[in-house]
Amino acid sequence: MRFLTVRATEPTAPSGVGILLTNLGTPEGTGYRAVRRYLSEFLSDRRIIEASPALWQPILQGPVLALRPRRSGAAYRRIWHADGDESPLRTHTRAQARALAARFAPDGVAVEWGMRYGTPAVATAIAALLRRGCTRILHFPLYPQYSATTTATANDQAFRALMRLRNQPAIRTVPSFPDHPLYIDALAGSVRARLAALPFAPQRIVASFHGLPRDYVQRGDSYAEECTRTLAALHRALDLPEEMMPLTYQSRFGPARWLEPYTAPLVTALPAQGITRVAVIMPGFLADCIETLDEIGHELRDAFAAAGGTDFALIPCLNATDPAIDLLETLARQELSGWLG
Ligand SMILES: C=CC1=C(C)c2cc3[nH]c(cc4nc(cc5[nH]c(cc1n2)c(C)c5CCC(=O)O)C(CCC(=O)O)=C4C)c(C)c3C=C
Ligand SMILES: [Fe+2]
Ligand SMILES: [Fe+2]
Repeated sequence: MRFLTVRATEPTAPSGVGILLTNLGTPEGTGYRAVRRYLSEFLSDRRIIEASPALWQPILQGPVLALRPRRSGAAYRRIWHADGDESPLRTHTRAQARALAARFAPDGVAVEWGMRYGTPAVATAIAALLRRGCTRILHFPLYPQYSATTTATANDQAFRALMRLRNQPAIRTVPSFPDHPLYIDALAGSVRARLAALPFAPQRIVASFHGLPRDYVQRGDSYAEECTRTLAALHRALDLPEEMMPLTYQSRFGPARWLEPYTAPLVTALPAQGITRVAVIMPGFLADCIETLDEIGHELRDAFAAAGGTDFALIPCLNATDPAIDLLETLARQELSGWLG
């Protein structure tokens, strides 16, 4: 059958409105096969790797997927949630969706969550909303800063699912929110509370964002500009000079130049300048994941100590804390204007 018909067989959304939270995705397990399957889907996305598939696929299916799943699998094993046997990104995304669902239950709005790569697939989550009786869907990519490699590909995947439907719901998408006051307040509140609880006073609070190939930004991706806006707003909210909270980019992949300065070289050079106590905040991630917990929480922590650093603190992401859910609820209600009440 060319087009699917999904009927409202389990009507639990009296308003007819549904919210779909979409995150990046994560492997189902930490073994070679599960990580390979995840990375193969992720790194085959043409929004992620813009090179021609004729050139890229032999490299991906050859050396990259022969080696990377072992290295990444070992990193996932270091952060894996034993209770639930799952990746932290999955645990936090589900918790955010459940908390948001509780906020919207009185409005008769259904909330589901999906992953751009892996499961639950965006198409499965949309089908669940349709079965629950939704005829209008608000698609909410969980990225504070826009990038074609994250926000746009998440939206693409939702539209791709709609392309298969005989009866399409109406759809709206939530824009990025790099300097929304509630987002900045939530980050500032979390930094203040975590710093107050530390047994040492950091000499620097390094802000580390996920990186992006530099040429994607040169071709017009607004990601770097949005990261700069987030950090400028955070400097103002915390009344900190720029040099006290520098902007850096982590998670470089492949040989090309990515956005700079890179986090690890900047942080490991600090002890030689007499800066041996640091905290790291990661305002490009709404939920803790391999990039925050392992790349920063393990690899960077160890590298900083090896370079002579004495104290290192990782400030957790907002995850499913009340300020994070307040933010998601406010953004969703703003975009639902005219659809509710
Ligand atoms: C060319 C490769 C990549 C681009 C471009 C990229 C952009 C990008 N990614 C995030 C957020 C996350 N990335 C995560 C993991 C991750 N990212 C890449 C590569 C690119 N990301 C890889 C290969 C991986 C997998 C882990 C590894 O093998 O190193 C994650 C965490 C996933 C998890 O399971 O925990 C997040 C979140 C952003 C915001 C972004 C562009 C701005
Ligand atoms: Fe990434
Ligand atoms: Fe990484």
